[in-house]
Amino acid sequence: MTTRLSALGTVPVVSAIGVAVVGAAGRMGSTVCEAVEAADDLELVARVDAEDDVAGLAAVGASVGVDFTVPAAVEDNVHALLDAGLHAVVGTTGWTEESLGRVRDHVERLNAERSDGLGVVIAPNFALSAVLAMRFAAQAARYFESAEVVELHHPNKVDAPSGTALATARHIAGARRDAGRGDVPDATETQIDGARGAVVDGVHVHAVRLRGLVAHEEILLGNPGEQLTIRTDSFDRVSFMPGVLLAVREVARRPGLTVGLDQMLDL
Ligand SMILES: NC(=O)C1=CN([C@@H]2O[C@H](COP(=O)(O)OP(=O)(O)OC[C@H]3O[C@@H](n4cnc5c(N)ncnc54)[C@H](O)[C@@H]3O)[C@@H](O)[C@H]2O)C=CC1
Ligand SMILES: O=C(O)C1=N[C@H](C(=O)O)C[C@H](O)C1
Repeated sequence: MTTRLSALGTVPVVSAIGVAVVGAAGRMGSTVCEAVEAADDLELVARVDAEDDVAGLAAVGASVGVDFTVPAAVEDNVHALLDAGLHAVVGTTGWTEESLGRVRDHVERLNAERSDGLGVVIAPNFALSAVLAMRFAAQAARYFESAEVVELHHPNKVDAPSGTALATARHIAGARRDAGRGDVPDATETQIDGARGAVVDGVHVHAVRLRGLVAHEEILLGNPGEQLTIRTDSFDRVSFMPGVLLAVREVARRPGLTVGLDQMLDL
């Protein structure tokens, strides 16, 4: 923080957080650039895309790197952002327990030698409706015999199932395990591979790709004679922006690795 003199005396001037967007030419990256430019307390200092180097980002005033790229590139990008001395906010999908573990180790190793710790926030979904849907699904899962997840996205999405659906299924599976629930009932013998979707920790996950969609998910929970449907719809990528900006503003206050926007909300 710097200070300046004014007619009222010395007042603190909070300098804007310098943000570099990695994947800036993409659907999400370009939306993040617009959101950062519209925020008074943030400054967009770099737009980075494939083939650009992140090593010099601190020198141009970046303290936070935001990554919306591709699953094949994201882990390397995060390690490179950390090596460049930046906090990282990451929405790109494709994470495994192993790749998360490598990032956790890396940031903790760097922080052991720094007075101000670096933070990494990785969230499969920054939209409030999706974060709440995941939370409600985990809360409800223990009470239902059956649970399935259907994710529906635009046909340009490169990965399936979505990172959100994977996280949702894992939360549901964890809640079922904690409640001592066994396998979901399913007597079906499939005639064609894939007919029952992918199975994630025992939970069936189905992926729809349809022109006109953005990002949607339905969680179906069934009992004899009743069904609970939890649905989240992102009709526009602006839905992700409040969550992304919250993480950009908070990441420096959270040294180490944070997984999930729910960790940053008072839910
Ligand atoms: N966490 C969340 O809330 C959300 C996550 N996503 C995820 O974000 C990712 C990006 O999605 P979209 O923007 O729709 O994809 P996109 O394909 O429109 O954009 C990806 C961008 O990354 C660039 N890129 C590729 N490799 C790169 C590299 N090594 N370094 C820098 N840039 C590179 C591409 O040139 C492109 O401009 C996906 O994994 C998607 O699932 C998408 C929406 C919301
Ligand atoms: O690719 C997308 O569009 C989205 N990706 C994320 C995911 O895979 O969960 C988040 C959201 O569903 C949009």
